[in-house]
Amino acid sequence: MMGSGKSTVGKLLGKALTYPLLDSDGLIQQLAGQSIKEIFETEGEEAFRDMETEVLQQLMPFKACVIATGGGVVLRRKNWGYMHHGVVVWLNGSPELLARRTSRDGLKSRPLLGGKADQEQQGEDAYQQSLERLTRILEERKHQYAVADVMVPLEAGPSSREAEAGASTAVVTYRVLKALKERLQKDAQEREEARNFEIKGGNDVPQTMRVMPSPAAGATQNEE
Ligand SMILES: Nc1ncnc2c1ncn2[C@@H]1O[C@H](COP(=O)(O)OP(=O)(O)OP(=O)(O)O)[C@@H](O)[C@H]1O
Ligand SMILES: O=C(O)C1=C[C@@H](O)[C@@H](O)[C@H](O)C1
Repeated sequence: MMGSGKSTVGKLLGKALTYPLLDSDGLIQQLAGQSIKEIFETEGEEAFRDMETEVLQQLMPFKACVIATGGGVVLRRKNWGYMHHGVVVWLNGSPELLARRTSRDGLKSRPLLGGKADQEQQGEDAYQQSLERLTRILEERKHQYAVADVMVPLEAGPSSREAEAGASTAVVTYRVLKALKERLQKDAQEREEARNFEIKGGNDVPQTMRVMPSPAAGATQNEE
C-alpha cells in the first residue's frame, strides 16, 4: 500500500541481506521518462499497469535481490505468477498510519490519493482525503494482499513512544527478516516431510490403484 515503506524498508532490508534493491516504480519512471503522476494523467491507469507488469516480468529472472513493487501490483493475476518466483512480503499498516505518512509527504506524487498536480495539499484536509481513499483501497485489496507469503505489521506497540508514526524502519526490517526466516524454515521442513513419505500395506497394490481395463476396451470385446 502507498506509504507502507516499501522503498524505505526495502533499502534497509537490501543492506541487511547484502542484496541490491530494485524499485519497480522507479524503473517505470526511468523507462517512461515521466513521473507516475504524469503517466496516470497522460496515458491512464491501465497503461501504467501494463508498464508495471512488463517491468515485473523483466525483473523475474533476478535472484538475490529485494524488489519494492508498487502497491497495486496485487491487482493482476498475471503479476502473481511473477511474484511467486520470490517470497512476497506484505507491509500491513492501518489506513490511519498510511494516511498520516502520505499526507505529511504531500499527495502530489500519488495519483490514487487524489493529489492535484498544480496544488500541493498537506495538513488536516490532505489527511482526511488520504484516509478516505486508503480505507477504500485497502478494503478492495485486502484479500489480494493476504495472498503474500509473509505479513508484517507496521504498528508500534501501544506503550511505545512511536505509536503515532508506527514501528521504526529498523524494527520493521527486523520483523521482515524474522518472518522470512520462519517462513523459509517452515517451507524447508514441509518439503522434508513430503520427501520422507511412507508406503504402508506391504507390497500389495491397493484395489483402487490397480490399472483397470478401459470401458471402451470392454465394449469392443463384448461386440466380438
Ligand atoms: N517505519 C517508518 N517510520 C516512520 N516513517 C516511515 C517509515 N517507513 C516509511 N516512512 C515514511 O513514510 C513515507 C512513505 O515511505 P515510502 O516512500 O518508503 O513508502 P512506499 O511504500 O514506497 O510508498 P509509495 O508506494 O506510495 O511510493 C516516507 O515519508 C517515509 O519516510
Ligand atoms: O497502490 C497503488 O496502486 C500505487 C502505488 C504506488 O507505489 C504507485 O505504483 C502508484 O501510485 C499506484
